[in-house]
Amino acid sequence: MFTNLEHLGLAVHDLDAATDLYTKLLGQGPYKKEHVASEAVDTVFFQVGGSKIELLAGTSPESAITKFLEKKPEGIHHVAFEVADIRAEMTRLRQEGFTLLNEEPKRGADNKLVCFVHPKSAAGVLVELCQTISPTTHD
Ligand SMILES: CC[C@H](C(=O)O)C(=O)SCCNC(=O)CCNC(=O)[C@H](O)C(C)(C)COP(=O)(O)OP(=O)(O)OC[C@H]1O[C@@H](n2cnc3c(N)ncnc32)[C@H](O)[C@@H]1OP(=O)(O)O
Ligand SMILES: [Co+2]
Repeated sequence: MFTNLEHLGLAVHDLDAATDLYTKLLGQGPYKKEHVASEAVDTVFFQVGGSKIELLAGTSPESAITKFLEKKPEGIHHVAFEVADIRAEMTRLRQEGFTLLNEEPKRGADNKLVCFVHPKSAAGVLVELCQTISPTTHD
């Protein structure tokens, strides 16, 4: 079950400039800046009520964000939903015919296990599933 719209991921060229802009826009600064080596991204998180904004900049030519920005303008890159049990949701989505981009959940940013649904199977939207990692969560 999807329990919350966890974050909107925004692809940006200049993370510092985008962080300044969103600090002015939201009237508050970010609560976290995090490098995710496995995705070759730097991320900056803002809490906005029950949801978050995640700014993302690629840190290598192979980064999904770098590749995205080679073809598309800055803007919404993905939408992330919170799930209680990411493995159960992955099984359910496969049974529903969605194309998942990873076999197993992987460690994402902000203390989450994540996986992605291919935009081609989600009406053109890259969808991320996030499960908060707790002391009892196994990767
Ligand atoms: C995990 C850390 C952090 C977190 O919150 O925890 C993150 O969110 S990291 C976010 C960055 N990582 C990812 O996005 C991983 C999943 N993404 C991928 O595997 C690729 O980006 C993929 C498969 C979505 C696209 O790969 P690639 O760019 O190499 O393929 P194409 O350019 O050929 O695209 C294929 C097709 O999809 C369309 N496309 C690509 N990206 C997006 C997007 N973000 N939203 C919507 N559509 C997208 C692209 O336009 C192509 O469509 P076509 O009609 O053929 O042009
Ligand atoms: Co994300």
